[in-house]
Amino acid sequence: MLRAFRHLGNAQSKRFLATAAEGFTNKTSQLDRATLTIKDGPVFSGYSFGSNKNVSGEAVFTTSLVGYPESMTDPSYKGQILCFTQPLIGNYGVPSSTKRDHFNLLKYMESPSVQCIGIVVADVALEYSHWTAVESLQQWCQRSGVAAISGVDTRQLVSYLRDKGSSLAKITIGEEYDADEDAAFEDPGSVNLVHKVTTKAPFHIACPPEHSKNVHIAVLDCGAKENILRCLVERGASLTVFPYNYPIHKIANKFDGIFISNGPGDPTHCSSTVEHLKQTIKEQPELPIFGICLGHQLLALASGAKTVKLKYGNRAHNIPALDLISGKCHITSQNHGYAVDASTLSNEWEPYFTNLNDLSNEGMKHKTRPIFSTQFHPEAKGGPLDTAFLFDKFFENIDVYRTNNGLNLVNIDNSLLVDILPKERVV
Ligand SMILES: NC(=O)CC[C@H](N)C(=O)O
Repeated sequence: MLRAFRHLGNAQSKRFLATAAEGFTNKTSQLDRATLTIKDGPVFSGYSFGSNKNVSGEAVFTTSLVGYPESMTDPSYKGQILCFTQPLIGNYGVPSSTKRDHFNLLKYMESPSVQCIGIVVADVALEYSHWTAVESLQQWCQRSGVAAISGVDTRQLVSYLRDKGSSLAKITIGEEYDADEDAAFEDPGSVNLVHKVTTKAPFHIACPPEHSKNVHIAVLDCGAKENILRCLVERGASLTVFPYNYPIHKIANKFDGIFISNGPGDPTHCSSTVEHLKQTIKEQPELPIFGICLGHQLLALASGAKTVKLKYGNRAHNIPALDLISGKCHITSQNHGYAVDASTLSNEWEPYFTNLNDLSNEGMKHKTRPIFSTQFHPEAKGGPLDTAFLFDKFFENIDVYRTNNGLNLVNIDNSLLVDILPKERVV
């Protein structure tokens, strides 16, 4: 028996071992051994199919059936060990990480590199088949420095995480790992992860003339997914993407709208963004603002509300969210561990959507101004597009703003921004 399991006393823990050992009849048995250790919790034996490196982070799970390339490159997963409950992962391989579309945005990935530090699967497909695939999940993890363990009873793991909550964990590679030897578990929640994934300098994404509605949106990049940028550009906007802590209130009046992106970690780490948003809301009463996920949480903090950490979060592509305005239920894509406490919203704001699984808040809107935000991901990637209409709503708000103000923001003088417009994303 591996030393990693010597301290497991109860019958349930022994079952993890049995499942891991019995399930392997294919090529995975040729892989190195690996161990997933949950802090103060169970230890799972499996096989390494990723980078030969030990990692530590927060173990979370997603119940999405597809979309592992998109999830793994979503910057909101920075520092996390992501467990897939879909039992077979890797069967359609991995598409190009560099191919770009006609907007010059990454065609298949949500950022240029893998963002989670490790993945956990029940069964990895080492063989793959898909017309977009250029490599296997194994090859991708290995060249990206991502730890990956297969052969874990993910039902047991997720039962544990649902019961005890998201937990710190380690993936260690090698035959004889003693889980007690190295007691340190890194807690990604204790650092400002947004600082690691935001662009280091502003950059511009020009909307191609055939799409352009001459709308110019400022994006606060807390770790923006590529498809969020695409959803804005394909509707006719050029974007200037700013670091998350850029004093956006100082130039907000030069834009048709402000967008606040998704991003990793605890929203309370981004206090400078919250302050800047507070100022923007105070100084630009008519300016349209839209936030997604972390963007929603930051907007809520700026409005005076509070956020809370959920026990194990919501990570899935089929979560029902009730639209409190229309009464419709939308199926939504989600990836978050924190949520806005709707009971702390001030009088000027109202909840917009409610999660019908756990009744947590899924969005808010200002009662009289063109400002709203959602906890779920209307841009999907992966997931359903039921709520993509919210991007249209943002553009409708922008139309009204431009009409009411009689402003020709169309021909914004870019020379004003010239000192803040390097050409490329700098991360
Ligand atoms: N996808 C996101 O933007 C996640 C937001 C935040 N980091 C959370 O976990 O709640």
